[in-house]
Amino acid sequence: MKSIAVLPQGTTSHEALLYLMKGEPCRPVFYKLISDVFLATARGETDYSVIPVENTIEGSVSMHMDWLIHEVDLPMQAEWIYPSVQNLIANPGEFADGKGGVDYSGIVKILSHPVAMAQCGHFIRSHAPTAELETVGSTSEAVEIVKNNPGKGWAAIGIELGAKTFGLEIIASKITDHQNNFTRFVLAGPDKLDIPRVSIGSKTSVLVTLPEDFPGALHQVLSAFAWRKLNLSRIESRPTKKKLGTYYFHIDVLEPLESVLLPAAIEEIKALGCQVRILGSYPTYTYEEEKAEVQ
Ligand SMILES: O=C(O)C(=O)C[C@]1(C(=O)O)C=C[C@@H](O)C=C1
Repeated sequence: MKSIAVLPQGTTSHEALLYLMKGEPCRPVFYKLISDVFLATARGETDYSVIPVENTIEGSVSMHMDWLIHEVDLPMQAEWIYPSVQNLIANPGEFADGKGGVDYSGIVKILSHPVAMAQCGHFIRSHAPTAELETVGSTSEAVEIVKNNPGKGWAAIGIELGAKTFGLEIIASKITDHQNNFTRFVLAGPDKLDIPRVSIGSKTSVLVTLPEDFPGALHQVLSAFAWRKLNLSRIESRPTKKKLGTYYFHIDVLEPLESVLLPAAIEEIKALGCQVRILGSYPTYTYEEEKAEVQ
């Protein structure tokens, strides 16, 4: 059975993994921090890692993509999106106003993952503007800390599965600023994995480093894709971290690497003097409304 490193039980990452695998047996191995999730597979402790790479409202994209580029060599094997529905979670009854409602003025501190916290900015400003905000490694870590500190006026932002995992209460549900809040996840690891879902297409993620002092280099790189009618879904520049002002271009092409035209485009880009690294060529999956089965 394949082992998959993921953030702790009750996180969005955990629920997203359960959704992707659709009840197919796999062994989730929980790690407290996303850096430990990456390292687990890089060190061979697990077969795959679940990495959140982009969010509709507040992307964790840069830091996590930088890890895939600079810190570990783990090919991307699948990509899928999953909704992030955040709630305000507390110890049962702690903020009850005695009339069946919630007394938000009693909230002294709100804990969550920084991305989840940022997704709920409007709610926090309007309901608990004076609360101290503390960021932790994941939404479920926030829920666990709140559980262990009853009576102090602390609340967590997390998903329903997080509240259930620790037996806490949702005191305000669906508090994200925008209801269409999705996170894009990547499964990274050395080998391909059979996924029990129907993919909606394929992507190849390519990292291109331009030669220095070559006017129009980016234009020529993009032309190599354009005249072959290769569809791009992302182009993003990231610092090489080697020299100030030098960048990689992270380009996602909506085509598998084994297609006829993509290898030719890559050869053309190399012939321009660019360095090309393939971060992965993988199936992509969309979200279909259904609840992940919790194992
Ligand atoms: O803390 C969690 O629940 C996570 O799965 C992490 C994470 C992220 O890193 O972006 C994933 C999705 C949520 O939107 C918020 C946080």
